Amino acid sequence: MVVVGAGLAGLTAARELLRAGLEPLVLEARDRVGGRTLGRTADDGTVLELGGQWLADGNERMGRLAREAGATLFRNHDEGADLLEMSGELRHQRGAVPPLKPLALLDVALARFRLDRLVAAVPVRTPWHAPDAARLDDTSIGDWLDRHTRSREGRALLDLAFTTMWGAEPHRLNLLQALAYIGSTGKFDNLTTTKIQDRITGGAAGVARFLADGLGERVLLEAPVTAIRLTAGGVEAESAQGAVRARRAVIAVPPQLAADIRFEPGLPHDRATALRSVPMGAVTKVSALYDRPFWRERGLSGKALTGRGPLTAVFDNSAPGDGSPGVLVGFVPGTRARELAALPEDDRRRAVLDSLVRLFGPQAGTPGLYVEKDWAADPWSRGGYFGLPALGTMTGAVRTLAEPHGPVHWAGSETVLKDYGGMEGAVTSGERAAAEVLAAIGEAAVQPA
Ligand SMILES: Cc1cc2nc3c(=O)[nH]c(=O)nc-3n(C[C@H](O)[C@H](O)[C@H](O)COP(=O)(O)OP(=O)(O)OC[C@H]3O[C@@H](n4cnc5c(N)ncnc54)[C@H](O)[C@@H]3O)c2cc1C
Repeated sequence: MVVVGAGLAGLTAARELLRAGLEPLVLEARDRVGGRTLGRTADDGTVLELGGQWLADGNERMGRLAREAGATLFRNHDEGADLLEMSGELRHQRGAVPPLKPLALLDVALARFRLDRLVAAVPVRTPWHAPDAARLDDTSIGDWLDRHTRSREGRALLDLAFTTMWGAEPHRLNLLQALAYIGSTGKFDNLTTTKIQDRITGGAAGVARFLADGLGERVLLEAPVTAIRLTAGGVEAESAQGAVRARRAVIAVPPQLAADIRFEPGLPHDRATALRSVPMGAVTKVSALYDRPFWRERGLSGKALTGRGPLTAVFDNSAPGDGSPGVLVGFVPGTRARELAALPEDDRRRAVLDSLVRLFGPQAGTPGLYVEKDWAADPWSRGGYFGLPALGTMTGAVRTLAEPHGPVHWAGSETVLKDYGGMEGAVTSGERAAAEVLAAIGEAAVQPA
């Protein structure tokens, strides 16, 4: 069996195949495993998370894997006041109610209520069965907000929230996808609470390394797959390290990257269209390391949302316990990420640290270590956090993303709807693809010769 991609999805699929007594070989383009999970270890041993990090309430598969890997889960730090920088003011938020002007507050509350009502009518795993699915699919979140918000400030806050959580501006976001995504966590408010609940000691990439260790030499690095040929005996995968023949293949790379793999014969029209219909969002994730979480001393949680940019959201990402050393993690999503990327390195750093200083004071301007990761510039992800189905594609081609194509199976966090685009979804997809392979092989075995 050949598995393309050593992210959580591919590694999980390979592990399941190995457990079932098969011999998987994972071909990975990069010189490391983990894909969109990535940590950078500072000199003092602190792991700075640069990719996927939070587990949501109910992400049991990832929780189990993390524990198997010897890690533990800990709650995200959120004691103290949150900050909201809006309309040129820095406001403090204690509790769940955002510090907005009354009209804006009402606007946001109504929009959330209406969204949750729509969410309740969308089946998470089969959103195309929702009443009015085609219309929702053709509508962007931006269009919906245009119709359902009245106040400038309320709209600005919702724009910020969507852009930060999806990695693209609302006019690019498919409403049907967004409703299923919100439904996966229960309701809109959970996106900023139970969706970002737990972290993994040592960093999420440790889980990928643990899975890869269990596979040993069955993971081949620096082996980008350029072609998949369907042969009489199954498949042939061509990579920079030569051709590999196998009975079946699991492609566990984001759709946008899978679209660049040459299929011989070519993929059916729908499938090829599906792969091209899910371009990645854009995000730059930054981490700043300080000797201690000084913002906590001022009663701040470290959580902030800012409309001024380039950062839109910041969180306390310190280690558990007293939080020393202190870490602030920030996100620059969508167009802001592209604009930031156009600047020279020093200017990028200054722009981000200026945001942190505005929010948390001068101490934030001199971190001991500052790191940034522009996911859109990474050729083996081409963006983040996940793929964003284009308008009108969820009820059409994108529906078929997880369907096998002969001996080729598909995994990756974009091939599931429950926990779409997240680490849990990646693991679920790997398990599903492995189960499909096993079922197909079992069927083949009982067929008459
Ligand atoms: C900044 C950021 C923050 C995030 N935060 C969270 C979070 O807090 N919680 C959460 O649950 N999720 C989060 N995510 C999303 C989560 O990280 C991903 O959904 C998940 O890791 C995807 O796993 P995957 O295996 O499906 O894909 P990937 O991790 O993308 O793995 C695909 C692998 O395939 C390889 N590859 C690509 N093309 C080829 C090729 N042609 N040949 C061979 N190999 C190839 C890639 O190098 C990669 O290793 C975040 C993502 C980003 C970028």
